[in-house]
Amino acid sequence: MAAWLALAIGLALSIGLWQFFNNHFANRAQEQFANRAEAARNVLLSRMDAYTQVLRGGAALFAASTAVSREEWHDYVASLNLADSLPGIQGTGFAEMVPAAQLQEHLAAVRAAGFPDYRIHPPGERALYASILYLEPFSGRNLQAFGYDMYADPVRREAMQRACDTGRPALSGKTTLVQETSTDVQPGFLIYLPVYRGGRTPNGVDERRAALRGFVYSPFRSDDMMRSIFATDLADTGIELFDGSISAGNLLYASGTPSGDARHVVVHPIEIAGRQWLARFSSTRAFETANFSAEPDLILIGGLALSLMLFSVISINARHRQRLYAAATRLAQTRDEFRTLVENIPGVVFRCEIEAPWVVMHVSQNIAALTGATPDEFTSGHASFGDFILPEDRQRIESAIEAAYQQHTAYEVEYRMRARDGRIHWVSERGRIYVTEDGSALWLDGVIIDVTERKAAEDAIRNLAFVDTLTHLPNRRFLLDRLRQGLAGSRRHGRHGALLFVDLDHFKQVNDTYGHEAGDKLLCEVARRLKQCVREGDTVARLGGDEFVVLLEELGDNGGEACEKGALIAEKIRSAINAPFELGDARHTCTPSIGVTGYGPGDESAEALLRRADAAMYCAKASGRNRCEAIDGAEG
Ligand SMILES: Nc1nc2c(ncn2[C@@H]2O[C@H](COP(=O)(O)OP(=O)(O)OP(=O)(O)O)[C@@H](O)[C@H]2O)c(=O)[nH]1
Repeated sequence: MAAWLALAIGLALSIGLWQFFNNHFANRAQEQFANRAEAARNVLLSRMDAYTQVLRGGAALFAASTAVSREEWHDYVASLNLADSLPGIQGTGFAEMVPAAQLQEHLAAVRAAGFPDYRIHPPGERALYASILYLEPFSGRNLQAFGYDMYADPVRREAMQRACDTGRPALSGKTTLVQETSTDVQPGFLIYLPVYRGGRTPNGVDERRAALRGFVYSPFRSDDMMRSIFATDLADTGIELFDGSISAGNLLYASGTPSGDARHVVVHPIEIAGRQWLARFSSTRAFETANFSAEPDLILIGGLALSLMLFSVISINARHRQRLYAAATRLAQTRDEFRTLVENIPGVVFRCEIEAPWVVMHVSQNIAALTGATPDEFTSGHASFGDFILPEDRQRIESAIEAAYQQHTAYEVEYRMRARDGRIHWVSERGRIYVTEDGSALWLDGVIIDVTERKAAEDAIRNLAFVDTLTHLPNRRFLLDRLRQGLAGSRRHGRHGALLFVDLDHFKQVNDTYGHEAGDKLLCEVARRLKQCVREGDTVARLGGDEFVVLLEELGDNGGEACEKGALIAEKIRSAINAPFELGDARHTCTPSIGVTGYGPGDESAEALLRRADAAMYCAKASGRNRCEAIDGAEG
């Protein structure tokens, strides 16, 4: 669109400039041509004026003397050297007015003056003759004019009468001079200046006609005269002169065959001696070529070329932008798809620095659920993974990453994160270090998965194996494990402890009387009271049914002391259990039988120790129940 607009503007500008400069140069050429035509017109006018001045001189000659002889006229004209100073003039002559009554006298006088064959022509009787008497140079074709009665020709007579009446030079219409031969016939014209008797110009028309003596005049062959004026100056300009209006019949002179398609044409009216010519100047090919300027065409071609170049550049640029836009769109789609994929993964996808505190470069949305911090907080540097990892787990993570770096493998590590709300999440992180070709480790890419539930499940399973599900006390397996540890510890530091075997008396009756649930409740309460009776580090376990075992560690330096202290704690337990139990609406009083045995570095087997305590408990049962019986352990 922009390219087409630029092309349209470029073309419009180019054509506009082309037209502007075309007009400019055309106007300039037209102006030059008009100046040239004006100059030519002035040359013609001044030349005609010069011819007229010659006639005025002739008229003055006649005014100065009563009779001007042929020789005097010859001398006058010869002295002007017209052939050189004013070329183009056919001759300079004098025509005398001869009334019919004086014709014979006139003929006789001229014939007597050396021209016996003199006669006035054309023949015929007329009232008034204007016979050419003198004509210089009196030679050549001019001789044909000698005796010619110019009054016989209406064209000439009109000019002569006008000259007579006005007393001023008068130009004749187009005519054919009597000097013409059969070849090179040219249009001609004449200029007359009246000569009055008395030497001066009378005031009125009648007086002028009455005083008219004759005319000094000059005949002109148009072509000869105009060529002498314009041949050199207007070589590249066509000129046509018309006597009056423009028409073929009025054509006085044409410098060449006029071309109808001249670019410049100027028409000037020219007023000469009381008659109007029209001069039509036409530019020739030579003038038009000389004044032709290629600049507008060059501007047009240059403008068109520039416009097309601009069009091409903008088009290419637009296509390039379209491709870029399409690529950017595809990239955005791919990025969105990738982001959706990452965000859809049930875990946290991340990229972070390889060293603590693991500043984050990218992290998916799910990190908020683990930490309470948004991805932006991480990527802006306001939070890092290190802020949330429990300090005691950090070393483990660093070791895993270091090992993976050394072995060029992925790493996997589980650790805990504390969220901002205080909740602890167990997470499993799998990652890989991005290493450049030159071995530089740049960042970590990995996934963090919340495994808190799995961890809890694992703990539950582990507890199932070691914990009594009713009372949540350690079970037999756990107890035996602790017993072994206790025996090992005893062997290490030589301290003695005691083991209490507690069995409730007639517990079956509780179930039978109050129901099994009440029995469970009583068992839980017994567990609670047992724990209250011992130290934090002692172990209270339930072996099953109504049988409980209490492991008391580090009671003394010998078996007797330990057994004694164990018996004291057993009594404390018996009293605690003797306290009534609230079983729903009922109150029940329960008694235990407790066997006590000491142990020390000499005891090898946990099972044997347990059997000994059991045996002590049976002694208590056998002795009447609700009592404690002790069996000393092995001394060692
Ligand atoms: N409510 C409840 N009863 C249990 C549970 N485990 C075992 N028992 C019952 O506890 C009773 C234990 O009875 P015994 O120790 O054999 O006999 P006793 O009634 O206590 O009599 P003496 O031990 O001889 O005083 C049995 O009736 C069992 O069914 C339990 O988890 N909950």
